[in-house]
Amino acid sequence: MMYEVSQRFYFDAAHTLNREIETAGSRRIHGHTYWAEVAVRGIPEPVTGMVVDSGLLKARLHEVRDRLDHHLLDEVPDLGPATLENLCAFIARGLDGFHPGLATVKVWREANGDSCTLHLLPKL
Ligand SMILES: Nc1nc2c(c(=O)[nH]1)N=C([C@H](O)[C@H](O)COP(=O)(O)OP(=O)(O)OP(=O)(O)O)CN2
Ligand SMILES: [Zn+2]
Repeated sequence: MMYEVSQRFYFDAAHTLNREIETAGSRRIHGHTYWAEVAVRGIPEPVTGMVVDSGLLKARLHEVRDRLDHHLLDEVPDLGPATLENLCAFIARGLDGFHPGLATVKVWREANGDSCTLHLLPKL
């Protein structure tokens, strides 16, 4: 049987964005609370009973979170334009080599309902 183990975290950050609509407001520095969730897929290892120890995942995500939380995202190296899409990719890169079953990285904003999911493995 296939399982997905996931871990969720949030961060508060500021950004600007160049858009075709709502141009002025988006170009002004403004802040959001972002949520992110990472899922690792696999079959539990028989001895531990775990796909992956969620404590290990939490520790790696803590490092990634530190690079985003209370930062001006425009200045974060290797992020690019601070969109949900690029945040997904940034978090995925931060987990490089962590686990072959890294399946999805989702970033969303609860306040306005926007969300984006990066699929690193085929959907189940
Ligand atoms: N495909 C994407 N589209 C947009 C993204 C994105 O990351 N990917 N991001 C934005 C901006 O973050 C924009 O700030 C969102 O603006 P808006 O929907 O107007 O929401 P508010 O800032 O008004 O929401 P508050 O929660 O009130 O701050 C746009 N598009
Ligand atoms: Zn914004």
